[in-house]
Amino acid sequence: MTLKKFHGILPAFYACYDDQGNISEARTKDLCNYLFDKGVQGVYVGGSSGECIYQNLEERKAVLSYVADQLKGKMTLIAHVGAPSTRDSIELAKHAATLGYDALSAIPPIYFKLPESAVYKYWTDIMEATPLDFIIYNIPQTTGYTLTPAMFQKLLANKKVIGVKNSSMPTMDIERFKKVGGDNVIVFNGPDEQFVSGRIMGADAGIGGTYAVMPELFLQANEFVKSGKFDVARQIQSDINEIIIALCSLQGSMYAAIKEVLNRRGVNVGSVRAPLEGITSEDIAPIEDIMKLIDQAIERYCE
Ligand SMILES: CC(=O)N[C@H](C=O)[C@@H](O)[C@H](O)[C@H](O)CO
Ligand SMILES: CC(=O)C(=O)O
Repeated sequence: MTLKKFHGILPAFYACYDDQGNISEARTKDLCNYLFDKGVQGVYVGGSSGECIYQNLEERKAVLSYVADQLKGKMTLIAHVGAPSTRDSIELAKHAATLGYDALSAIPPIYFKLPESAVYKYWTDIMEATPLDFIIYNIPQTTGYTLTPAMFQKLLANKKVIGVKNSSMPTMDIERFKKVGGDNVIVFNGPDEQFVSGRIMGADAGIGGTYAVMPELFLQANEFVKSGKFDVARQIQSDINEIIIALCSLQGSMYAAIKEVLNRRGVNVGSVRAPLEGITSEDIAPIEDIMKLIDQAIERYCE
């Protein structure tokens, strides 16, 4: 089995809306084309950054279809199918399988605090519904469930489990999951703010919510890590973190800020869906500053 196709920089795909806030096929495809032109290795569709939690099943299925139409055969496609019920997750998983996605992934069950046996069964039931490979999603800060190395080991007994997208903050978790899984398993760095350290601690690749707004910088950071240029890798990470902190410090949500920046970079994907907050007039000046930070960092590191 080759995991090579999962290596590299895989942006988390954003929800693309029209001006009325409906899913837009045309804008979804524009974002696909932009990411293809940037040379990223794959996309993670319908996760947190895809605002999956605010979309109904039909909308989520449509997004999976539009992205596959545009990018199938051009890059690696991962479908996030986590949903409130196992039944809905299975429906999304079967849909992704018919579209030729390369792998599935899901957060653990949300809202009710369920015993670990229920979490295990949730992931296993999704896996049994299709022949696709599966990537566990560990994101304790939003789900309240913490994946342990022991649970990861138990899940790995199922050959469909090829890895974990780890979004917990300790990079030691990455090292532990890699230790349990070894070379046959892929570990993705989750927190974009520590991409470089995550890679050094053993992450093979990255999936991230801010990659698409500055793919050039993450692709370059990954190259610096691969070639052992750790000093400059640390510098680019520091510049990336200035940008992420600025994106998170506006009245509008981080995703609203990201979409405004993307618009200025030539891709209009609309705004965010409530209860996420859109940007305000006071956010415009800081967004101009963020544009400058991105342009300067690209000029500094990517020529
Ligand atoms: C908590 C959360 O959503 N984490 C994302 C996934 O790991 C990250 O990619 C963040 O979007 C990113 O690190 C910005 O904070
Ligand atoms: C990584 C991320 O932001 C997502 O789950 O979409």
